[in-house]
Amino acid sequence: MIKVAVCGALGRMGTAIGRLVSESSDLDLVGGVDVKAGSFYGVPVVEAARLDAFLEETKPDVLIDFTIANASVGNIKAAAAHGVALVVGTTGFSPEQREEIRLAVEGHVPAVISSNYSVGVNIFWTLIREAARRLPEGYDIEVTEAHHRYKKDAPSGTAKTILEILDEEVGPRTHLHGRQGMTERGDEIGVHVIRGGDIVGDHAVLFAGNYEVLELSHRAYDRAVFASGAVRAAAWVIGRKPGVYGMADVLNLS
Ligand SMILES: NC(=O)C1=CN([C@@H]2O[C@H](COP(=O)(O)OP(=O)(O)OC[C@H]3O[C@@H](n4cnc5c(N)ncnc54)[C@H](O)[C@@H]3O)[C@@H](O)[C@H]2O)C=CC1
Ligand SMILES: O=C(O)C1=N[C@H](C(=O)O)C[C@H](O)C1
Repeated sequence: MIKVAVCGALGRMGTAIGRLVSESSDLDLVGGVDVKAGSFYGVPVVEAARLDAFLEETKPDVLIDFTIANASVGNIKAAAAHGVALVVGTTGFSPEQREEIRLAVEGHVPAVISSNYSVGVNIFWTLIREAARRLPEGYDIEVTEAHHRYKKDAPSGTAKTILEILDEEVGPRTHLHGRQGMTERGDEIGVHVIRGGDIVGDHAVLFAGNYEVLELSHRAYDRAVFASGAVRAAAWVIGRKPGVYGMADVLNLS
């Protein structure tokens, strides 16, 4: 049995992941960590300040982290120091935090880190790369994302990954976040963020040329798509060489 612990256990994603792990016959949910102590799916949730002692006591094989960027960096460092493999879904990291994470992980533990664990989005990213690579010059590009009212980071991690892919294929170009007033289009990529209600996660990329528009989009209807991908990654990451992996590695897409 693979021993799994969840950081952010009482959050939207932590709850969805905890349920899947507790229902799995191959995985053993050993506990959770959150800002306040509690319980989920019959196991204790300890408060964040007790993370080190929790890892020492429960000795998980893998820690799944869906928290918030400022907390996640410390959680990743703690797991790496205890030799615990990682699955990280938290988004909103600064470039400096990403580097801190890389240094904490490389040479120490295997870690799957992805801004989106859904199978559909991982295929969507490959389609965006393909379209950006094949379309001739002259197509204007706009990226749109929409999420629920409680999402803290913007643009979404998935949208940032889309921008990285576009920069690799057609750029780098300026990323222009919204437009207002007298604007003249240049070769920037427009980025548009919508927040409202309980939208689970929508992303779209528009390639607009003369007399035609190519639009690629993905819509998540339930957090189960992210949770099942994260749980799949948790089973996959055990026994891998130390280093940073993506969901494309888990899905064998690269
Ligand atoms: N990669 C992916 O596929 C997905 C990523 N996400 C990302 O996951 C993160 C969490 O999203 P939600 O679950 O919707 O947020 P949420 O706000 O519902 O849950 C986050 C939880 O983390 C807890 N937390 C904060 N600091 C902590 C610490 N130091 N230690 C342990 N727990 C701590 C909070 O109390 C909260 O319960 C966000 O960054 C979001 O963008 C969300 C969905 C899918
Ligand atoms: O916060 C969310 O909800 C989501 N966050 C991820 C992101 O920032 O891309 C993935 C998904 O879109 C849901």
